[in-house]
Amino acid sequence: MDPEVGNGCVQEDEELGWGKSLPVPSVQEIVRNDSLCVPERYIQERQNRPDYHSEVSYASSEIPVINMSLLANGDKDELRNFDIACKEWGFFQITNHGIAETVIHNMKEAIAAFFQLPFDEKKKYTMPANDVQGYGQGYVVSEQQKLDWSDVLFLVTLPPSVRNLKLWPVALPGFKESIDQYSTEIRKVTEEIFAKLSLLMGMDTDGLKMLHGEMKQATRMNYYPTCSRPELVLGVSPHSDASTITLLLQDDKITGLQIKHKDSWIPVKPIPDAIVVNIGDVAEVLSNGLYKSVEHRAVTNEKKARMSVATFVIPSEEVEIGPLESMVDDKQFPRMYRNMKYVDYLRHTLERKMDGKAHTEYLKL
Ligand SMILES: O=C(O)CCC(=O)C(=O)O
Ligand SMILES: [Fe+2]
Repeated sequence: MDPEVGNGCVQEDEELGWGKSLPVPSVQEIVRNDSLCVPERYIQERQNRPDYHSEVSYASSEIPVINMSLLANGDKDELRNFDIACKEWGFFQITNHGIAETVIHNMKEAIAAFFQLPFDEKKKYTMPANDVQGYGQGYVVSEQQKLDWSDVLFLVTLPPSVRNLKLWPVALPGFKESIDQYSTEIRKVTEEIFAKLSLLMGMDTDGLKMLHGEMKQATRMNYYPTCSRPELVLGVSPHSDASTITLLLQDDKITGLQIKHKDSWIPVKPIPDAIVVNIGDVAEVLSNGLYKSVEHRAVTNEKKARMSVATFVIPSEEVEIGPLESMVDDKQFPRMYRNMKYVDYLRHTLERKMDGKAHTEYLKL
C-alpha cells in the first residue's frame, strides 16, 4: 500500500486558507510495514539530532507548576509565580485547572481511536492541497527538507462556525463530542490565563480577550510512532508556536517534549492530568518581549508510540498584533516588534519549515 498522505487526493477548497504543505508519507504506516525502517528523509543532520553534545539537561523538575485554582482566586504568590514562569521559562504546567478527568480521558481516547483507524479510513481526512487542516503533516515546503517522525490531524475547533467538518472524522463514535467538550473547557482555562496576563500587561482583566476579537482555537493532534533509531530523528523539529498561548495535553507516562532553556534542552516530565501551557509568538509580541515564546521540540522513543494534543489559541485573522502601549517605554523598554495583521504572520509561518525562533525574528524591528 502506498503510505503517502497529504494533498493530491482531495479537491482544493476555493477559499484562501492559512497555508499549505507538501504531501508526505505516513510515519505510522512506515513503521507498521517495517518497524526497523528509518528512511533517509527523517535522519536529522548531525547537529540537529536529539543526542548531539548530550546537551539534554535533566532539570525538568524545575519547570514551574502553577496551581490554577489559587491563581484564579487571586493568590498573590501564585500570580508572582505565574509572572516569573512567563518571563523566565515561557512554559509551565497547570494543575487544579478544573477540567474534569473524564473530559481529558475522552479526548485522549478520541485521538487514539482516530490514529488506530485503518490507513484508508484516515486518508479520507487528508489535508487538501491548499490547506493545513486535516490529516498529514504541516510545514513541509520542499522535497529536500528533513521530515518529522510524526503524523498529525490538525483542525480548527472553535468557534464552531469556522469548522471544516469535511475534515473531521465525525463518524468515529465520540470523536466530535470529545473535541467539543475538551475545546470548551480549554476555552475557560484560556480566559482565566488571559485575565491574569492582561493584569500583568497593564490592562483590565478582559483586555486580552477584547483584543483578540473573535478568538479561535486550533488543535494539532500529534501521533509519534515508535522509532528504532530515536537518536537520529525528531518527532517535531524545534519551533515556537504562532499562537498567543498553547495548551498541551500529553501522555501521562511518556516524556517527549523538550524546551530550550538557557541553551539546553529540558524534558517536560508529564504530571498526570496537568496541562502544559506555553507562551506563543503573539504574547511575546504583545508584551514587547517580556514574555517569551520559547523554542521546543519533541523526541521519540523505541518502545511506545506517544500522542499529544496541542491547542493553539489565536486572535481573529484581522487583528493587528504589535507591542501594547503599556509594554513600551522609549527609555527602558523600546519597541522591539513591528505591527502586522495576524493572518499575515500566520501565513508567513506556514509557508516555511519549522525553524527554531526564525519566524518570530521576522516580527522584530
Ligand atoms: O508533542 C509535543 O509535546 C509538542 C507538540 C508541539 O509542540 C506542537 O504541536 O506545536
Ligand atoms: Fe509547539
